[in-house]
Amino acid sequence: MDRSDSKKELLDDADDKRQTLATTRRQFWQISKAFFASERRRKARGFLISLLVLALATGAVQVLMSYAGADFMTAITRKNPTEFWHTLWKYIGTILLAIPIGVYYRWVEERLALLWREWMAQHLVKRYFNNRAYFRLLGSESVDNPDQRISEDVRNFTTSSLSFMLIALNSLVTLGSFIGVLWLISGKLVAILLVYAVAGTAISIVIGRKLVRLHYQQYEKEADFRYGLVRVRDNAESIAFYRGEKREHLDLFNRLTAAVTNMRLIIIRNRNLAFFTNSYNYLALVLPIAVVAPMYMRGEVEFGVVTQAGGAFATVLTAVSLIITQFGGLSAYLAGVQRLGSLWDELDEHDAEEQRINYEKTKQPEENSRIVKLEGLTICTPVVMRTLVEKLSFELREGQSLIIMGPSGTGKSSVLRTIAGLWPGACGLLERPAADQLMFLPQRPYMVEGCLRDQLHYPYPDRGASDEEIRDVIESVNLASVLDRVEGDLDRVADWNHMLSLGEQQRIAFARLFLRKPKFAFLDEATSALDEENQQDLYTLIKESGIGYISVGHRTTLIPFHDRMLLLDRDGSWKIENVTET
Ligand SMILES: Nc1ncnc2c1ncn2[C@@H]1O[C@H](COP(=O)(O)OP(=O)(O)OP(=O)(O)O)[C@@H](O)[C@H]1O
Repeated sequence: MDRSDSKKELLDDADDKRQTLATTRRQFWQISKAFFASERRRKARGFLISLLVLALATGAVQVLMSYAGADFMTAITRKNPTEFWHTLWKYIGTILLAIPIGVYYRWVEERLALLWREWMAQHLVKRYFNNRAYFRLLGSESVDNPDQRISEDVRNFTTSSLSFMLIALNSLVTLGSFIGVLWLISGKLVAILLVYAVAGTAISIVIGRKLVRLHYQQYEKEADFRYGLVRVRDNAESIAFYRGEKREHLDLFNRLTAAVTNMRLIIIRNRNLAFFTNSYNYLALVLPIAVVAPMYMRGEVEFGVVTQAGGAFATVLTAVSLIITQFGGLSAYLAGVQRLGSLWDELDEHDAEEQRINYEKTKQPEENSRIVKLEGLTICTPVVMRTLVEKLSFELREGQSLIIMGPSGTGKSSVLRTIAGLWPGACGLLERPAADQLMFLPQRPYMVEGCLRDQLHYPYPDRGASDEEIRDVIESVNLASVLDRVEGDLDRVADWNHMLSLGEQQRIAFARLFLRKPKFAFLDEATSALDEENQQDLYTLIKESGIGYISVGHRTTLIPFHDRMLLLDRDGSWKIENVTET
């Protein structure tokens, strides 16, 4: 049942395949062109030209070696010692020439592959952060596991692209040179070779064509398995509290099984393909001898020519049968191109969408705006576009405060997400100060790796706050005990994520806020893990600080710390009340 299901899944109609191939081709050129036209293009092109020259040199040396080898074999059959030694030295000479060419060929190839990988990974990481694509790619249907695409797929793509390009280049060079050698021996041999290669390639494509799709699925399933393991590590405590080991174990087991099942299908395809490629390669050993040996027996050619023909035939055959010999690797490679291509396309789409939204839908804030202003702003959920809040309007000046309340799921956090620019699906007018004048405090603060000083300055590097200032802020948010734990050392590195309780982490977030002193703060249940006393202290501090703020919360004890209250309802309607009136 399972097997027939997955087989059914793999069935593609011809149109679909043609379209996929055209898309893969476009994606390949798009990705490759970007590197050779980038700021690293001089170095990249230099390496590429060196490779071309070295490939030509390799072809020339191989032809020289084939003639030197033929003379050498003939000298042996003639039992002539003088000729034997003479041809042996010539043969060794060609080998000595081949060694440095081979070494530098490999060296340049590896350097170029590394340069390409470095550029491409840097480029994708940059685009991953651009317009917060990393956030919007969460839950994307077409791009699973972007992390694996940026790390492994990029590495595989760059090394394989070069290796396939060089194999193709070598093939062309050897084809050019050795077809000449074969032609001089026998025209019939060249004709047999071409028919043999074309037929072989066609048959191998028929047998192995499903491999591309299977390799694509393999990448996805391997990444899913690894992500499952990472998720367990990231949520270890919650899973342990829930005693969710069995469920997690089953989930990981299923992910692994999916990868293994798919790999089994690949192995079956490989086996079928190998039946053909092995027969093909063995037959190729016999064919040229069968044609040239009778010529030798008739005395038309020397013995060395028989071995030379065998070698030349094999070389040219490898060149023209590229698709057959490289099918497994090629199909995995194409799958990798598709994975990178779809990430690239999705990032392009995000950038384009961001621009469209910036220019068409929501008027973006002027950088010097001193207020937060929403005018007729309708907020919808992404993708499905369900309206959450309709035509919301309010204005918040410096030092003013607002609390957003309402039943769960009515869109309280979404209002903050929209102000932060995380949710692009809003129509209407939005005005706010520049991003570095705003600060968002989520319910679960993000703890960075590093020391306490790094925590407090995140995401900006040290802005010159003195140690005394930092200690005062720590004291004011009631975190002196945390400072004691690192013996007062602001620069001691610790695992803050696991070392601090959620309430302590929320106080760290407030400390960040008081150190940075933005114009406006947005607090999304930012004190949910704190006791009433700590909450009251923090809200008293923020009220006195002159920072304007919008809070989202359910606790009614929060209300008195705000000037106004925005009430959201399930039908998208809303109302604003002055807190003193309630
Ligand atoms: N990325 C998303 N894609 C689609 N819908 C989403 C997404 N994130 C949230 N939603 C939906 O949008 C609605 C509003 O979510 P939001 O988090 O703003 O609610 P809330 O009022 O803050 O709820 P709570 O009080 O429970 O925190 C919810 O129904 C939620 O399921």
